[in-house]
Amino acid sequence: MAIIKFPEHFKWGAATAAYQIEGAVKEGGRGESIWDRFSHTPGKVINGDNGDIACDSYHLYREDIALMKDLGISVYRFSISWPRIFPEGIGKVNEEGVKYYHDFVDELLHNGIEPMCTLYHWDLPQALQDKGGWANRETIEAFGQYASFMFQEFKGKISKWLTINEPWCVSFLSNYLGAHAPGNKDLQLATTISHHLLVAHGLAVSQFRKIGEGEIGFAPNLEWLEPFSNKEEDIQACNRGIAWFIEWFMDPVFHGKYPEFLLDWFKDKGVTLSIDEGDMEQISQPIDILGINYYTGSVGRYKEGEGLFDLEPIDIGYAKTDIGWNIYPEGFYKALHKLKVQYGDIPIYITENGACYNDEVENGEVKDTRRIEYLKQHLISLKRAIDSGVNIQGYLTWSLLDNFEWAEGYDMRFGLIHINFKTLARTKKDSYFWYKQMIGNTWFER
Ligand SMILES: CCOCCOc1ccc(-c2cn(C[C@@H]3NC[C@@H](O)[C@H]3O)nn2)cc1
Repeated sequence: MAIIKFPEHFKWGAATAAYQIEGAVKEGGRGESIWDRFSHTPGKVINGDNGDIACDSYHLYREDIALMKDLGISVYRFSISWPRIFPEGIGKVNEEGVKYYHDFVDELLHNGIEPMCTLYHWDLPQALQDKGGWANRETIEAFGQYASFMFQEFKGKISKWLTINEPWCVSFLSNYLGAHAPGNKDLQLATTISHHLLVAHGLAVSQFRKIGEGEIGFAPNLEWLEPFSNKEEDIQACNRGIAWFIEWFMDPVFHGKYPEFLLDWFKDKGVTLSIDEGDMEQISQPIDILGINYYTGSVGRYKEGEGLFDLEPIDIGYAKTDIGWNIYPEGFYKALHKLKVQYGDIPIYITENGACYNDEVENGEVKDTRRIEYLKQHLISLKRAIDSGVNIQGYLTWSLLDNFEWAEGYDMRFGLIHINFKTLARTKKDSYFWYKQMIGNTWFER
């Protein structure tokens, strides 16, 4: 048997997000978010599920933190519900919301768990959406005000910040593919939004440099694409598909410019970017940490006219998780290696990696052996990336809890802890016990 051992000071954690776990959507002075509106729109979310109650972590966070302490994680990634702080997105602060997050963060710190805070994890205040949302440059300023408030308010308590979670999902999945809130299907709109998100990220970083303490970054998601053959057309098609997730967002932040070949590709689709003076300088201010979210990869080949990039993902028979995503740990290593080659030694935290398996409680147990296998396979790839020189500082699995998986609702379960969404009972899965032992040992047996 092989022993897969991680560095002694490697940080182990878990991740969640406000709209997916909190519930209490009309409590504590919280304003409406675009996900309240979207999830209550018939046909948008499977089973008509919504985040009204979710895991009720708004009320049960002390129980959740006790579970985190038992699990042995040293860092917990959560997100702030922007409309809990600014119910209208800007202007009047909701003091109840501020107090809630102080109580929450204090409980984390009291239990020796480091908070990693995501400022924007998709729950835009609806009041801002009503004025155009991320398509309106005023939202950039609103995000800057929100971020500045949070940096000042939580100085000395939170020292790891992420500005935007998965800007590809916020822009293209939500405004071109239409799968997430607000559900637009407009490539020009989505591309404009992707730029505004990056400008907003840069504004928050510039404010952080004046006000904040600690480290700041953002958390792009990426899906790997393996060429079906070594035909140049297949390789180039997959490069385009990968660049949509990686270069489109990482090049502006790390190199101060968009990838020319994608700009040209979008131009041929009639899509242009309106870049204001100073935007690229703002976007490309140095960041301290990089969050990376990885779940899956696919095999792709060139097919003229297919999708946005003449790229056809093909199913060659890889095993899949219960949400239908390929299990492709090699893509994890390849993506991380690509990041080192193209963007250098920025300290990386894996801010999301995990599997959807919908095992239920039987006799008080959840025997999610498939999740343990997924974690092992991906941690093996992660260790390969670390040993090949990628500067990875920590791994936070998605997710601590089963939760509201966006348009997939509650059927799709990613947690180490099972949630009974009727009783809100928490049940530790077998993967919880495996992760706990692995954290304690800093190694696992293969
Ligand atoms: C119309 C076509 O639509 C196809 C669906 O296309 C996607 C792509 C990607 C995702 C996706 C979901 N997640 C997990 C989340 N990451 C953040 C955290 O909140 C997790 O819940 N990552 N990527 C969903 C859907």
